[in-house]
Amino acid sequence: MTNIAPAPALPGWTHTYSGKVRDLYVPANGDDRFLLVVASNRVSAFDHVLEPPIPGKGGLLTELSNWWFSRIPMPNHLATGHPEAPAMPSEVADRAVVSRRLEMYPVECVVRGALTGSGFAEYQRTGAVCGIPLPEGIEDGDLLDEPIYTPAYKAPLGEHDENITFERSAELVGPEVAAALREASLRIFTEARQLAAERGVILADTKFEFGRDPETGELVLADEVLTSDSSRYWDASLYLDAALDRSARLASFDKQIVRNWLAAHWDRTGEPPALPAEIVSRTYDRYRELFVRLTGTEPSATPGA
Ligand SMILES: C[C@H](c1ccccc1)n1cc(-c2ncnc(N)c2C#N)cn1
Repeated sequence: MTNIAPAPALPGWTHTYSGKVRDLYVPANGDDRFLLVVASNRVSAFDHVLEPPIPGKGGLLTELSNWWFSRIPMPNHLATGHPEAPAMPSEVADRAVVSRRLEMYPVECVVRGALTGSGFAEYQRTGAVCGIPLPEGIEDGDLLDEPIYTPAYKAPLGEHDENITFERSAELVGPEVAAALREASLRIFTEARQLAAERGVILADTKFEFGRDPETGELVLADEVLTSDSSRYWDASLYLDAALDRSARLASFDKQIVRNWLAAHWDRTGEPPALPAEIVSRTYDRYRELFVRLTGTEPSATPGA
């Protein structure tokens, strides 16, 4: 994988881990009740972190996740307003959240309202996804009659997650928590999909992460929610236009521009080529278009920020 630029040093915080596109910090004073999750402007595709970063991406996705958190009626990990939460470093204030540190469940709570990606691949192999049998004849990108909960085991950091059955998730976290994760994931997805549909956007699938609050024991929604990094969003009018080919119909509001350009300019060997400036700006525009369609407002952070 491309060498990731080192996460910035932030006063009062100690960098502890970097994912492909986000960086995790803990309080420098050893307080283990909080975390700082910083969204970089990095973009990844085909398991590579690409160059250059997309200016404004981290801030826009952080704002979109926070917009969704404020509309989801369940406890979340944001420490906004917590009297003892460490200060937000000004250097990353527009693209980071101070969160309550949770005991994270090792389950990626994936909900699919359409079948594509790894779910469609598993369906093609077995006729089912995560042990859920599906009707014959489903094609890539088809909407399902009902959303399905298709959990994955959160592999050790940096490895691929593995689709599991609900029963396996119950072995991992216990039957009560497994049922609560499924119920919460399906409920949030159903409500979010409806809101998106009213704005002409299809929420095809998404991934939630939950944890347990060590002080209260309550189930808490964590990580990022319903961003175009954790979800697939399609334009409903394009999707329903039968005259278009599949890739145009499933034009997602995220990295499809990047994926299409890489598919045409990289043979998948060695490091991927740097993205041209036009691809960078068009990719930001797609992230911004989704943000405006869903929220009805312009993102606060601007690419030049
Ligand atoms: C996947 C994500 C991650 C973030 C940034 C960089 C790489 C991965 N992550 C989130 C936690 C986490 N752990 C405890 N409490 C929390 N409230 C959270 C959250 N959110 C651990 N990892």
